[in-house]
Amino acid sequence: MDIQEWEQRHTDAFYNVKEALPYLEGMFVAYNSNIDAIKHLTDKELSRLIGFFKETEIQERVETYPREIKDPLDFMARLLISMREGKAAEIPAHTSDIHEWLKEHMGFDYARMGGQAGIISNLLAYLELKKVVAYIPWLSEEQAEYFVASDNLLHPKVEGETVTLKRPQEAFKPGIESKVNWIFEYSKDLEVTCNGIKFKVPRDNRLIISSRPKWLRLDMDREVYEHLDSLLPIDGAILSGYQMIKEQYEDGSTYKDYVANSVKVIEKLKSLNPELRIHVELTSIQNRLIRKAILTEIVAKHVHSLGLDTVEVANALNVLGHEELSYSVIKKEENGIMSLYQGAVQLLKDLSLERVHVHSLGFYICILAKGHPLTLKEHRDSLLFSSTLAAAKALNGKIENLAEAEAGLEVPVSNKGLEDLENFKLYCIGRKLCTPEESEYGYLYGPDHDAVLIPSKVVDKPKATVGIGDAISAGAFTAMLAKMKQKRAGK
Ligand SMILES: Nc1ncnc2c1ncn2[C@@H]1O[C@H](COP(=O)(O)OP(=O)(O)O)[C@@H](O)[C@H]1O
Ligand SMILES: O=P(O)(O)OC[C@H]1O[C@](O)(CO)[C@@H](O)[C@@H]1O
Ligand SMILES: [Mg+2]
Repeated sequence: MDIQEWEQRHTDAFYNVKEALPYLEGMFVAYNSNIDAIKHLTDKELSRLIGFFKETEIQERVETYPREIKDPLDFMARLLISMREGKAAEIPAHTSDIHEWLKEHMGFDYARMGGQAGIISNLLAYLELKKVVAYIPWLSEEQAEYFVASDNLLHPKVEGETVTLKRPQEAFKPGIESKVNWIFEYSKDLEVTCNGIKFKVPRDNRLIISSRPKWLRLDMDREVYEHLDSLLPIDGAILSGYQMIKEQYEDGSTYKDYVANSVKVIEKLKSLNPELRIHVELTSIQNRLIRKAILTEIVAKHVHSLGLDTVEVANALNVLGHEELSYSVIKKEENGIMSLYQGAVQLLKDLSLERVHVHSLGFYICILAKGHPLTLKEHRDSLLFSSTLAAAKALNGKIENLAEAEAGLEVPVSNKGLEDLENFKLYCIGRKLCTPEESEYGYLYGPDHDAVLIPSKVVDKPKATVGIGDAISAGAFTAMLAKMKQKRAGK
């Protein structure tokens, strides 16, 4: 596959998706947004952080592999674990203690919109869609300021028994606290020394401390649920934030209640528009019971499309009982394109989905159930469009209009990504998933699924990495829906 061909395909795809976007009437995006307090760690700051602790105690805590942040040592341990492998991680904190400690001992560089739903709502509004309806159950006055102030970005406002759509800045819930996450971004080659152990960070990545205060509930206000028709017309829904669900709550309710409510919302959305397509965007979910419940009770059988990164594919396979496959994905990770492909096919089948879109650094894999109304070329255009969005976001740290999105076309397609696909080609031809020429297009035809694989654009020195996966998944899903609407309009 020649890289110039893929550059041209990116360009053609950008313009024909841009033409299709106005066919969309509306997109619904829920649940999680927060304020991201971003700290880019330098070696000086890291050693200052380590200096607050006994290094032997840090090492001991590393070995316990804390799955939530109960005290500063848990935070320090998970930061070192994340840096050592250069692997992104998101760890919940159920009290504000760590927030206070970090404010006092570290501070942050700048604050930005965070949370899949928050990031995605803003992105879609900037892409000049007709209407984006965001729904954040915990929309505080401060949080509302992080949403784009534009006529095409709305939020349900409950007034007595009625619900109207207003700008988020006029729809917040007075008096509630903001959810603030801390993001520690670190750079490749940063040297780390602790308790006599020395290592170099292998890759740019980040650790997210996800604040999960006691009052937080992943649930829809009763009035909004009862007036869900006030969101119409919408063509698609992008849902995320289920990782907020806890096993037990102080009032005796359990995760089962919130899973059941989440399914009710999805089923009601589908009853309002039978053509509606629903996408769930995953993130790292430390609690395995919750991870499994989200996949088997909410995603499976209720949702059409799933977006996730390579680590999340491995973690999903693990709780679904495919330990072997999960390990082969995580072990080779970015290079294990064959395992990633097989893993994504397994998720499509286990969760009865129409579509599984995996994003990895340098290539994307999209598995499709047979009979989808779009051709593989149309799906490929949607993926290529999202690759340009990702490039723009990584290059400039933001996308605030379609022209800024178009800037992503200047970023080169990843040679490494193309190489990975080349290596995978032999497997595909050998398994008769495609002919040599079909492999040039990136199309695969399985016995019970099809697939599209593309090399994606990668920025050498990204300005920001948080939220690029959200942009990839939301961009591709939205582009796909737009093309479906355009096709239905006979254009
Ligand atoms: N420098 C970069 N250039 C282009 N794409 C990138 C770059 N860094 C990361 N990405 C893309 O962003 C994705 C990260 O997605 P994910 O891990 O889901 O993060 P998040 O959920 O924070 O958006 C990677 O899989 C890759 O496709
Ligand atoms: O799980 P939470 O607390 O909603 O946090 C999600 C985190 O993931 C991101 O949305 C990136 O995908 C961050 O902006 C945010 O801090
Ligand atoms: Mg992600």
